[in-house]
Amino acid sequence: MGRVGVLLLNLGGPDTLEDVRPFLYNLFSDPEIIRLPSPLLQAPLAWLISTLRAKKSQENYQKIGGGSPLRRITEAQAQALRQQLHQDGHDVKVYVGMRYWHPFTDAAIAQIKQDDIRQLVILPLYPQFSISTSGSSFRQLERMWEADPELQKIQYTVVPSWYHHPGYLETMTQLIEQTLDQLPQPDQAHIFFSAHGVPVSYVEEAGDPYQQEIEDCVGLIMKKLNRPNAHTLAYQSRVGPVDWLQPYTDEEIERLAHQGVKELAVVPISFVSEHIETLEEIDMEYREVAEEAGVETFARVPAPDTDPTFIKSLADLVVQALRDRPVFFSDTVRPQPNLENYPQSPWAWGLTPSAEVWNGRFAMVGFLAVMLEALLGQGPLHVVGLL
Ligand SMILES: C=CC1=C(C)c2cc3[nH]c(cc4nc(cc5[nH]c(cc1n2)c(C)c5CCC(=O)O)C(CCC(=O)O)=C4C)c(C)c3C=C
Ligand SMILES: [Fe+2]
Ligand SMILES: [Fe+2]
Repeated sequence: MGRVGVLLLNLGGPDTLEDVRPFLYNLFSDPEIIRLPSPLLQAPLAWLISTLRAKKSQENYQKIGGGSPLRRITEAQAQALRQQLHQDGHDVKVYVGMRYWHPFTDAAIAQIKQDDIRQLVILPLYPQFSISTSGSSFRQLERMWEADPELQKIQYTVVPSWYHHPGYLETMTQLIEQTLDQLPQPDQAHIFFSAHGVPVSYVEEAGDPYQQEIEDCVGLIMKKLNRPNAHTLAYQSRVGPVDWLQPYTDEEIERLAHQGVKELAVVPISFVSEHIETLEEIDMEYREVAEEAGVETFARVPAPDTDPTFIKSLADLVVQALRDRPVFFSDTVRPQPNLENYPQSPWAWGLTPSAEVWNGRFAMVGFLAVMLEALLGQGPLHVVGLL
């Protein structure tokens, strides 16, 4: 067996406020996040949305200390995983590849080549699979593999999702128990699972297993927890004018509060590190929603970060993947080609008259949006919810 490596995949987040706009540009340039009728529109629209969304997004990053903690936490997870694997007798190098910000996936792949890695486990730090997260990174890696004969010499395997791993379920259960046990009435608290949302079209048209995996994951955690508490699952962080998975976290919190729920323990379920959507969205925005609606105790279960039980479960996943039959990019779920995750109208592909018309319309919409935003500080993208 040659040199062995692990590539941890994650989304990435802006390290500073100056990074916010280019980070958003990278995110909205990804057709797995917003797919437009023509690839030609991707870059101009990504530029437009990132430019107009940057201010609001920067304000949110400012509230959590001026940047995302994602890089620091993911690098700490990688270091802890390396130590755990070494302790268990496995000489393995661990790399971090982010999708939209530093350290980028292509930099990690360049290092993997330089280190002459022969066997590689590709492990996304998303417990549940979505075509918008793990799937997007797998597609990016697949393109790199197709283009590079040197990479094709590496024996790789991917772990598409691992929410059912006993060590992960144990980690989540312990973290929930610790939070509940600090509350005035541990058995009365409502356990509120908040998952990152995706547009409904991902699940219903593109075949994304994300919703199913989230629901299974919540069921497995509640079974293992074996406590009498009531629980709810809702989806947070929707972006843009299309329908996202429901119920929405803010509306569900209000509904429960109006039913008389006084204690909430919120569990972020689709991500394993603290980030803007736990530290700002849940801890600040949803806390305010809850308190205004009459919730008296609002507790938040921490993300696993470098919890030792969690790191052991990652190490176990790596060892298991090295033993099992390899899983290739082509074995993972990919979006149906007709995925629509942006409002669409009748369309014909190619340099057709309809393409001309739509390019012209988008250019005009973009121009008007910028002018309105510049003049009024409020553009049409606010109205449709993209900003
Ligand atoms: C499992 C987790 C995630 C899914 C699914 C997901 C889908 C998804 N996200 C957007 C748009 C945005 N996401 C943003 C930040 C962000 N998203 C995730 C995770 C998932 N996204 C994380 C961990 C982060 C933040 C990282 C950090 O900086 O701490 C942002 C930028 C922040 C903001 O301006 O609100 C956007 C925009 C879409 C459209 C989508 C599915 C299609
Ligand atoms: Fe996101
Ligand atoms: Fe968000």
